Amino acid sequence: MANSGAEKLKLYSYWRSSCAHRVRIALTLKGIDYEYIPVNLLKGDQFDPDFKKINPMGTVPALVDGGVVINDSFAIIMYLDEKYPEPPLLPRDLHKRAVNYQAMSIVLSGIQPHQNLAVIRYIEEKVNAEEKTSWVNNAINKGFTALEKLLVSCAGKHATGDEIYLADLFLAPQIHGAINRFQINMEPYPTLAKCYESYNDLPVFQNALPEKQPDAPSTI
Ligand SMILES: N[C@@H](CCC(=O)N[C@@H](CS)C(=O)NCC(=O)O)C(=O)O
Repeated sequence: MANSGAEKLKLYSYWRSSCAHRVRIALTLKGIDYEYIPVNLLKGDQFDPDFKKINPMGTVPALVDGGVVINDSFAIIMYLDEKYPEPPLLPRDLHKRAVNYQAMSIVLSGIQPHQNLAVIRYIEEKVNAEEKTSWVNNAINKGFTALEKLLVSCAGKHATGDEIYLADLFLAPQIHGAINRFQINMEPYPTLAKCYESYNDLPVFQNALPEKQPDAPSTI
């Protein structure tokens, strides 16, 4: 373990959260032992005053490393990458590095905020369930179209070659949720679908899957 002997890191997570899923992959990839603390988003644990002292935004993931508290999956992942540099999450090649940032950003700000629980609940309550589905599908398909174009010429087994980098930590959870939660057809996105197949072969991705988490329901 990369952090053997030190106090265990604490990860506030929810089994189905794609944002927490990204961090779980990073922790596993870097061989970091951590304590999993479930925050049940459906029951509203994210609004609990004690949790909001940790993350005033009322979202997961949150990471506690001794006296250091970090919120937001991107900030957490970069913190982990700097504290535990092996294996690196950014390639040396500047172009590839920029592609990783771009793919990360499409998922972080172009897709996930549109499918977030608070947003889809709001649309369902104020409009209807049909509008919710079309809103989410539109955001995912728009983002996947851009990602497919971005990655088609540089993907290998994974998003920017055969190594696992930042983009993969964002893509794997996003594609998993798109398929299993939102029933998105991946046929128009062959590069993304191929990367997803490769992720599914690797224990580091398998162990971070929502259904493998301690707070996942026994039947999904
Ligand atoms: N940019 C933040 C977004 C965090 C976020 O939206 N998390 C979702 C789960 S993926 C959440 O906790 N939602 C709670 C809610 O909508 O009430 C990150 O990447 O960590």
